[in-house]
Amino acid sequence: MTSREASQAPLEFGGPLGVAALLILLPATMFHLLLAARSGPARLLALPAYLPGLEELWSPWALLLFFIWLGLQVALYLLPARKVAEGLELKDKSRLRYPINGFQALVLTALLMGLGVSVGLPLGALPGMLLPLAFATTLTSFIFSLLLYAKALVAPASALAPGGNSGNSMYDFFLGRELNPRLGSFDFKYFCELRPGLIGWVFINLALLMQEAELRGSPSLAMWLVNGFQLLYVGDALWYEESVLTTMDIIHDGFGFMLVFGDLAWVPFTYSLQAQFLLYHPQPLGLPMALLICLLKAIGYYIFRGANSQKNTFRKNPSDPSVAGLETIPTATGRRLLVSGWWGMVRHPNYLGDLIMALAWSLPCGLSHLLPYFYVLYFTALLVHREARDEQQCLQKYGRAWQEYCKRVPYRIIPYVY
Ligand SMILES: NC(=O)C1=CN([C@@H]2O[C@H](COP(=O)(O)OP(=O)(O)OC[C@H]3O[C@@H](n4cnc5c(N)ncnc54)[C@H](OP(=O)(O)O)[C@@H]3O)[C@@H](O)[C@H]2O)C=CC1
Ligand SMILES: CC(C)=CCC[C@@H](C)[C@H]1CC=C2C3=C(CC[C@@]21C)[C@@]1(C)CC[C@H](O)C(C)(C)[C@@H]1CC3
Repeated sequence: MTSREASQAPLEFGGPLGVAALLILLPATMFHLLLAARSGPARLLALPAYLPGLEELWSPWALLLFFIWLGLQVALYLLPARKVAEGLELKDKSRLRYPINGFQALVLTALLMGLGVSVGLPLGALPGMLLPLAFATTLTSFIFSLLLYAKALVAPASALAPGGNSGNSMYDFFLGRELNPRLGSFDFKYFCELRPGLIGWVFINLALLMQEAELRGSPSLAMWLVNGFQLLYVGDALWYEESVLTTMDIIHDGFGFMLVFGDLAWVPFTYSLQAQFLLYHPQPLGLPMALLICLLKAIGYYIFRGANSQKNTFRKNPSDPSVAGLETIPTATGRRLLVSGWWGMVRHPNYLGDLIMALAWSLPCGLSHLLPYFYVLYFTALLVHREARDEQQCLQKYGRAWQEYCKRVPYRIIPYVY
């Protein structure tokens, strides 16, 4: 295939029609959730009581704030890193290098915010700006994805992603044509996946907590739990930043609207839904229930971290003492597949842990509304779909060895259920 020929990869997400629908549905869902969280009935499955006018959505100050935030995160990304990691081997046999300083960026952002708040930065005013901020971010995501699409037109064939080069412009715009678009050594996809949106999510949550304290005298136990759980998730992602280099997003998916919008807009504005809901709909939560929810979160995290670390250690160094004793299946590629330990329990133990944690994030919001459970529902759908995409890719990569693995480990995500 030359760089200008369309790839033969099967179309995903329902092809051009499916992605056309998603281009509208994803931003529409995000705005629906933002509006529903602040509305009295807070209904997930009802049309919004009103549609906001352009004057409520568009604010040059929100755009400016978003760019200041992006600028800060770019500056922190460019600071000297404690380590520079190499990614997996690319089609042209080269490996890209990535700075590992995400956790440092989180800590420095927290210090700067703390300093800002101590000199009067009104962080508690952020919840009132979520709508125009989400609008500015969505607009930027569309423009940025167009620029990435244009950049990919002059990229060499070896730089293109397997999936986003169908020849249909809308489909390729959505999936992303180039695998690792870079400006010099600045990697757009790696930066966006872990920095502005993920760190932004934590500070939106914190702003909601501060606003609740202002309104009600102190933050509620439910708000503390949601903030603590999600901070742990983001802190973990940045502490183990290197392991993102082996995720499907980095090694397989191009950088197009799906990931640009997902990273910059969807993550901060929809993943903070529980905290948004709690600000407008305070929920009573007793200590025994809070402890049970913490236990659920701890179980989820134990599985998620255990499974991800086991696979990452095994991929980096199969003779590491912590994984050397595990049973494996050899494959024709020379790589082996784990069939005992976490990866012998189900084929995607990390998804199981992630889903349990998702439930623990929503339970502090009580059972009176479906809205705060949106994340659990969306995430189940995303992981089931992702699991099917990954299995397809593994079958292609490993052939009979993967079939053997599926026979030995028959359940995908939940033991004896699915
Ligand atoms: N919060 C969120 O919104 C989201 C979170 N996530 C989380 O991100 C994390 C990464 O997910 P994702 O990138 O989808 O996939 P995984 O980290 O599960 O990686 C899948 C890859 O692991 C390797 N693998 C699979 N089975 C085995 C085995 N038995 N032994 C050794 N290697 C194996 C294969 O790659 P190879 O053999 O080439 O190494 C496979 O392609 C997960 O924890 C997931 O829950 C994901 C999406 C969204
Ligand atoms: C609906 C929509 C716009 C879909 C795009 C999906 C993205 C939101 C997600 C795809 C994979 C992701 C990952 C994380 C966040 C969500 C997205 C970008 C992640 C960074 C969250 C933290 C985890 O620890 C992680 C590093 C494993 C994870 C990687 C995948």
